[in-house]
Amino acid sequence: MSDYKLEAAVAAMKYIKTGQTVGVGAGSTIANLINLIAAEPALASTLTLVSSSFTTAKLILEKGLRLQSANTIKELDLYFDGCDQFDEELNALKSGGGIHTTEKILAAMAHEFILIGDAGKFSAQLDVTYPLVIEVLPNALPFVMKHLNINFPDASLNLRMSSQKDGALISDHGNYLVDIHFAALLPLEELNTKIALIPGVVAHSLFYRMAAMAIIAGQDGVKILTPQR
Ligand SMILES: O=C(CO)[C@H](O)[C@H](O)COP(=O)(O)O
Repeated sequence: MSDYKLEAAVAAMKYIKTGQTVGVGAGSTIANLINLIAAEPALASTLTLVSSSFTTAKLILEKGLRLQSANTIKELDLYFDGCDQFDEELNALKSGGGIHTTEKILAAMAHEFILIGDAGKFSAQLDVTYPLVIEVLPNALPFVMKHLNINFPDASLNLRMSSQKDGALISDHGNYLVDIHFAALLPLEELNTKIALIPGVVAHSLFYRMAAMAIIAGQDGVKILTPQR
């Protein structure tokens, strides 16, 4: 059986050049990419890796690769990340991991933000299969919830709860995460700004017009997609 996530990671390797500072996100496609980098010591020894993910950072260190903290740099040559779903404009929903705030910072820091994954992530238009996630400052939670309800009366809001302890899940930045399930998505530009403008919102998980390229692998082979706008 084909391993599309591995095929996408193999194709992504071609974009990494000697001496670059490369950001990497989360997920199994990214784990494949780290393994491939580690398998090329001549290249790997020249790279500096930065990750938005605790799990990926751990793998980078286990592989003996150079890891630098995001808080010591202001730009990346490349940032690779997976997503839950992306569309033909390469707008992406990145909801699963709850780490979209740092993912977004690294994506914005990069000269090129490249989505990688299997072709199943593509949908001509984003739909409501996945929730949109909002990182919220704890002391603004009731206010943000109120404004989300006013702006999106048909949506359902859920504070993400911890499965390992009593109470709310706390993000890497000490904040809450609110999942919004929409009955239908609003135009993405409107969604992007409406949520971001509520005071107390740190970041939401819609990556609107940020990606420069997507590398996806599926039954038809590996495809390199650029934004269709
Ligand atoms: O968006 C993400 C986390 O928020 C991940 O990048 C996404 O879930 C990756 O998945 P995969 O395991 O298919 O590479």
